[in-house]
Amino acid sequence: MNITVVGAGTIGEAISVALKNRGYDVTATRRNVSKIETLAGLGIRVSSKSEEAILDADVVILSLKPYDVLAFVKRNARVLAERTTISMAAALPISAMARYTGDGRLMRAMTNIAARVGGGFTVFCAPGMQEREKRECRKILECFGEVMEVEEKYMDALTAISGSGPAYILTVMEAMMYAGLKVGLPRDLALKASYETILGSAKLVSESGNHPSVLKDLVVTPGGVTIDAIYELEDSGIRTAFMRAIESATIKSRKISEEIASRDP
Ligand SMILES: NC(=O)C1=CN([C@@H]2O[C@H](COP(=O)(O)OP(=O)(O)OC[C@H]3O[C@@H](n4cnc5c(N)ncnc54)[C@H](OP(=O)(O)O)[C@@H]3O)[C@@H](O)[C@H]2O)C=CC1
Ligand SMILES: O=C(O)[C@@H]1CCC=N1
Repeated sequence: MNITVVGAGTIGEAISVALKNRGYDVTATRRNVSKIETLAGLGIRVSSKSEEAILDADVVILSLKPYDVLAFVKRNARVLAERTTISMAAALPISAMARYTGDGRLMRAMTNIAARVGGGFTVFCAPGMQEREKRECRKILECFGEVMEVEEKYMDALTAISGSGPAYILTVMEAMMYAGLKVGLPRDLALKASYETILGSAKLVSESGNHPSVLKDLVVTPGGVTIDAIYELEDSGIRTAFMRAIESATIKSRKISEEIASRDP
């Protein structure tokens, strides 16, 4: 199966590599092709001619900025209407693209940067697509990690939690690492202790099926060390900071969505 990834920037490059690693025939495009020359060494075809590169594709993945995806869909509506098309863009509703192509072969997906190492979480919706074609797309998305079908009304909130999420967790990781430096740990040890702990905590939730608050409670020894840290975190308003952050990103996604829907590229 030939897959063309249009807009091989940060996420497009990551998913091109993930797809190639799973044996798909991949073409990656962007205008400044010199920036993706290393992909050629991995056996990925690179091109600056996106319009031509989609002609040979069975599946087209659009990883341009949201408004650019819509403009690309409009310019190439006839070709895309005859191919499976997966938009990876935040905030771009299926209905906006379907104005030009119809929704029969259209999927909207949201992944995250962990797709680069097969550890992504990808959600998708494709209300007009046949089940068989949806299964093919699901297999493609599984190259990036875990996959779930969701209703489109949840996409903005999921973009804010799992699409943007690595940025929050990596901020937490960085903060823990710097805290390690403050209390006298060597840099490498502070980083390893931080990321192994985040990795292990996620694994604990995933494998035990327990709620995070139950597991957290197990760590807090009465009169021990952890409770002093928890006291400081609660005092700093860490939970409301996360809630405000994710709500704010959700609102931003909805706002972009409304703006896009009201414009004709
Ligand atoms: N970054 C992330 O973690 C995630 C991003 N997304 C979504 O992915 C999309 C891309 O985001 P991101 O990768 O961060 O952004 P980037 O800016 O890194 O990537 C966009 C790429 O599109 C290329 N491009 C622009 N116009 C064209 C064109 N006409 N034809 C071909 N290529 C073009 C640009 O390269 P050039 O200028 O050389 O053409 C650029 O590299 C967005 O819609 C975003 O919402 C989704 C999930 C996670
Ligand atoms: O910041 C953004 O808009 C994109 C969507 C999710 C992650 N990055």
